[in-house]
Amino acid sequence: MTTVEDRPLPAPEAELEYAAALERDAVQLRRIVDLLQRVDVDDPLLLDVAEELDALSEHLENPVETVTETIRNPGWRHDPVSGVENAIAPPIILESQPDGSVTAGVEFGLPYQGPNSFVHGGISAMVMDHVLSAATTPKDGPIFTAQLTVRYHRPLPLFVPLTVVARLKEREGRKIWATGEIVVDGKIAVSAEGLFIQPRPKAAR
Ligand SMILES: CCCCCCCCCCCCCCCC(=O)SCCNC(=O)CCNC(=O)[C@H](O)C(C)(C)COP(=O)(O)OP(=O)(O)OC[C@H]1O[C@@H](n2cnc3c(N)ncnc32)[C@H](O)[C@@H]1OP(=O)(O)O
Repeated sequence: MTTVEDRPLPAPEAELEYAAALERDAVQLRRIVDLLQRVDVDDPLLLDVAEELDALSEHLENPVETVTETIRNPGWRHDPVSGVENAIAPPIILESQPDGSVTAGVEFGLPYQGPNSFVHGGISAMVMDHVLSAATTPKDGPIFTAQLTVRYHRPLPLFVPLTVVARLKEREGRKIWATGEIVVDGKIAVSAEGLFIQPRPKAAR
């Protein structure tokens, strides 16, 4: 399988510039996704937009060798929740707090709607999974979600700033439990508990 890492790397200064450009590209893509939720379905412009998007995709596909099945070391700029270079990420920006907890601020728009005017429950679960695992992630390797229990206390509104908080609860060998909440207007809308496991080393499996 070919990966992004098999391509030659740009010079370090160019790499920074490309990373900034990729971040801006992701912002514009998110904007397009948002606008496509709002446009009138019978707007004739939609046909032109399809042509233009098609041309853009062609433009991107041509110079890129058809390689990218996986990204071996994606780093957090690529991930689907907080990845600023990944247009499908909201993105939510994580912050470590001095007490060891992890917090994040986020505001969801129309692309994340489930029930009318509220955030899709699967999106809330995704956010909880991510922020809880960030609160547990040991520095010495990957961690996998083994169990995630999500409780929906009240609907999570769109277009409102939300606060996400997560903290480590308990650790027993390779097993780590974490809890967290999504809070809106000072009230808990979603709470979650997760069990995260550091996988056995390959040789021991
Ligand atoms: C500001 C900060 C910036 C930080 C910087 C950003 C960081 C941003 C982080 C985001 C990070 C992305 C977070 C994505 C997180 C995913 O999305 S992970 C993907 C979803 N999860 C999976 O695919 C996991 C699939 N399952 C597996 O791979 C394996 O089952 C596991 C979970 C690795 C465990 O396998 P294993 O190591 O072989 O486990 P095993 O030795 O059999 O069991 C160990 C123990 O765990 C228990 N156990 C195992 N599985 C389970 C289970 N499912 N339920 C309950 N107990 C279990 C066993 O009973 C055993 O218990 P004990 O007998 O020791 O008491």
